[in-house]
Amino acid sequence: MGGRNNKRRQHMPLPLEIEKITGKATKAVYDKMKHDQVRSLKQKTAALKQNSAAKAASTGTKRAAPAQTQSPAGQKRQKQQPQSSGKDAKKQKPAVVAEADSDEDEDASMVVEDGPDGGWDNAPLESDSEVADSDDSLDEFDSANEEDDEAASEDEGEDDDDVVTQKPLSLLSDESDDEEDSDASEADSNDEGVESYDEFSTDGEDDGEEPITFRNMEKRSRKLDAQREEDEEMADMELKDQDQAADGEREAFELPSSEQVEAEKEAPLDLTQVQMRIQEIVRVLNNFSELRRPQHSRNDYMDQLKRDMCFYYGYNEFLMDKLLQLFTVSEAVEFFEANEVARPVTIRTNTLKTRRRDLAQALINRGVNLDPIGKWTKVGLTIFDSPVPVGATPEYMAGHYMIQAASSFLPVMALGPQENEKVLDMSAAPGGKTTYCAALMKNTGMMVANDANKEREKALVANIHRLGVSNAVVCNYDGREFPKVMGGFDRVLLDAPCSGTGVISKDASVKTNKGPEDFGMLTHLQKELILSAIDSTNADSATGGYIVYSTCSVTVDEDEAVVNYALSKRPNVKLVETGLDFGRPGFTRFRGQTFHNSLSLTRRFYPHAHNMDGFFVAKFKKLSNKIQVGDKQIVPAGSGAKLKQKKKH
Ligand SMILES: C[S@@+](CC[C@H](N)C(=O)[O-])C[C@H]1O[C@@H](n2cnc3c(N)ncnc32)[C@H](O)[C@@H]1O
Repeated sequence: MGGRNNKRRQHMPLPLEIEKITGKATKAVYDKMKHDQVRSLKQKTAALKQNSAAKAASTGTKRAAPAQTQSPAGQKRQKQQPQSSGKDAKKQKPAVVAEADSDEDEDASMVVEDGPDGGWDNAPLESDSEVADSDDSLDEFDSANEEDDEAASEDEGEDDDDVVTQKPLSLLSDESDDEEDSDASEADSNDEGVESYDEFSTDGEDDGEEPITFRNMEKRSRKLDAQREEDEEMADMELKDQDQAADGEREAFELPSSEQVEAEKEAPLDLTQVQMRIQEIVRVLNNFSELRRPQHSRNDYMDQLKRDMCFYYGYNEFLMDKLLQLFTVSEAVEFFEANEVARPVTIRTNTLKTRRRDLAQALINRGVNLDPIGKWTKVGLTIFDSPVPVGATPEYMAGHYMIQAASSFLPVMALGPQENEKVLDMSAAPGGKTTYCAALMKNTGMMVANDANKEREKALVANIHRLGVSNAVVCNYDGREFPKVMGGFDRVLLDAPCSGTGVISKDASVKTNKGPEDFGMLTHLQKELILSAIDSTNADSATGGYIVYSTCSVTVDEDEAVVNYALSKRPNVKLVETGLDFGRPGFTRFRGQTFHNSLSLTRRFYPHAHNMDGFFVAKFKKLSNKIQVGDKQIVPAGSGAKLKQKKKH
């Protein structure tokens, strides 16, 4: 049920918000997926109607507990796979990547075991060579997705002839890799000899229109958009009607009695019943005044919802509580559902060695099915499927790319390291962000890559070598000691050790492996590290003076609360825009806590909303190397100012 099994799962259909940040090719494919999604929604509603009577009767029915070997989340996951076939199915299939775990490493959650120092370092870690060797996942995938495979192999048959000449939609026609808006016009000048793009030509065949070419793509895309909007409107109306009709027909939903709750502890309901009850409770909570039973408070419904979600999705109560607080109940369900589905496999072009379009062409020549991640990055590619493990291609071995989660690009983009700067990555292993920084710095200046965990540093060093980074110094300190070791950095990245609640789809153990004490220790460490990062930065840097704090966790304790703490302890920094033009603003208020207003400048990313791992990014500007404490000015160790003072003496 951990990250490895996720390799088999299909991609989640994208919510509309994501379409804004994905390329056109991807969008058209997802149009179809959206269509499927609406259809499946309708089916679900119909099923709900059919089952409502049976369900009401069965709420108290005792059923055997699900077998231990197949967890509720695991069973449910199989049911949740989007249904589609043919070329769409091919696009949706997760890439066959033996190295998906190396991606996991990159932002892996740190398991608490040995206390504050060694505690966060136990996430599974594979060296490059292990990654390259493990190429058996293709078989694994084949047996798991027979239907899709048939469709895919048909497609592959069709594609075989084209493999070398087939162009990625918005890459090869795009000289500068920048404006996808210009795709159509550029394509016009580049499409000689390109008959059609296979992914789209089926549409043409299906509806009797001519196949899609680079020339007519824009027009066809607009037509699809209009059709999709119309379909969605109709589906929405139908759903509303069905809901209303169902509400009228349905017996009012009854919460189980306390006796039934006790009985269910011994003999839990089956998963379908629990899922139905979750849907019912969400429906009641969303229309509370009309659908509630007068004897029950909102808390009664919430308590049952938590119990059911813990059981159904496999979380401990502590974490379920924390995560539920972040969302409305409907959105919480979306979040938990998204955690059951693998994120798309993404890679980052190593611009020290190649360009994205060259890399894309090389991989396409190997039969890899890919697209740009979205407009927001010029170096990222999404891999839909691949006949070879993406961690074992010659291009991978030669360091032309890093397998890296899309979310993990974001803190580096926010940090914006410049050529000839002195940059610190305080928690760097296994090096996804360090190597990205080095690429942006074009191997100039100095990139200090630190991590407290020696084992993880092996992968850091291996990646630095593979990607041809030559400006890096690797060191092995506890980040909290860092300003005393070396300071005066132009920019510092603290990609902090965290609980990993943003990467549950990669590491399901996060659902149960932490309690209140672990969170207490973790947030304490994060607070100490963030002060260290600030103190290691030189406010007088001619080009920088910036600190980025990021986590792959979505809990407010590890994100806004840590940043707010830093603002209170270090009045010599302020939050600034991250420069990331998507993501949700950080909380300024949360369950009775009030944070500094500028916390709205921080950015939150969610699996269900952005189709990437859950992530948090905050960017500080250091204004002064001195801190005013009462009527005294203090210069914390590590800033450039202190070094200068020493030199003068
Ligand atoms: C989220 S991971 C970093 C991922 C990395 N930035 C990347 O992009 O590949 C957090 C890292 O913090 C390290 N760490 C834990 N405690 C630390 C400490 N006290 N000082 C420095 N690093 C620490 C862990 O070993 C782990 O590698």
